[in-house]
Amino acid sequence: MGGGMRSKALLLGRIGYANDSWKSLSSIADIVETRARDRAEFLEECRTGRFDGVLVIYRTFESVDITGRFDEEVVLSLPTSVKFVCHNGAGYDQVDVQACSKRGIKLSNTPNVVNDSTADTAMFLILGALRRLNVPMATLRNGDWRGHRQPPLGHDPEGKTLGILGMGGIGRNLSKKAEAFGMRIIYHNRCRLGKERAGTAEYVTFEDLLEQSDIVSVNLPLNAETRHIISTHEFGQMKDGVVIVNTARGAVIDEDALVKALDNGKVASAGLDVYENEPNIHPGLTSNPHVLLLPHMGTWTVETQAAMEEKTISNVRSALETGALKDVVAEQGGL
Ligand SMILES: O=CC(=O)O
Repeated sequence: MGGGMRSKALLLGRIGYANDSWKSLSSIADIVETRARDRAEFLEECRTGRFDGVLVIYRTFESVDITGRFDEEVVLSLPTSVKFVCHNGAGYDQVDVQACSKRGIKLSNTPNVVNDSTADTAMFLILGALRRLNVPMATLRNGDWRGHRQPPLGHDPEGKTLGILGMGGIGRNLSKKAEAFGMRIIYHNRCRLGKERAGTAEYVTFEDLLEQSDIVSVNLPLNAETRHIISTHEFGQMKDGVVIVNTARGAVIDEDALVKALDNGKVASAGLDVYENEPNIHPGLTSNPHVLLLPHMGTWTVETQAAMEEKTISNVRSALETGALKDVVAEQGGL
């Protein structure tokens, strides 16, 4: 932009599916890629001026393995030309939004396109944890068919109360799916939704959700307000034998407290896709046969990965062409 200079876009991470869309950006901007293998090298690369003139950054969830958290130190190391960061992911807890805002950098994420695959994963974990399928799946693979004792009997979703904590796009998608399984849906959200968006799901207070749910599904973003929102005190308010499902971010739940609640039987079973210290998992979870565990697979489908990349690229394109993002995060005034 300006003075006939071409804009630059920096790619942090890899494009796996939307390669044509990414390449088409080269008609409106020069693409720069990082050569850094770790955070120190990335910060050094910033200092050398290699990224000077970069207007917009495309970053992947996995790029955290190179740069570390996109925190204040990283943000302050960027050249002042950077005005936009387009994060490929719905959850953007890896990025310090406040640090971005202070520097006048706008951040986008990928809402909505993740809803189906993430809600499907939650449904899979709800059914699997209710039916306690992890136990017979393990005995069968150990060459022991149903084990030396009968596997534990599971429960039907029909008639059970599902408490959805966080009624954004994923929560609402899950609500519709769970309804088809005959579940009663209650939800808690910062703001109560209108009838049109809530459907048959009933709004309840946080305390009522904890007290009434047979299954609690966590569908909240991770931020300072939601970190450890479920801990020892909250487990204490839940029904005996409650099932916990988390497809959001591990640290929304206090993982130590969850392990204790599983060990003392308060929580009958859990279905987890996310953990507090990924890729490390609390040994109290991996050793517990009543816990169904996935390694952060919520959006891991061809369709969703492609859609997330396309959405991120469309934000990069919008930044380059119009000087504004389409999917600005909530903290910066997005929806
Ligand atoms: O975890 C996946 C995402 O935030 O999109």
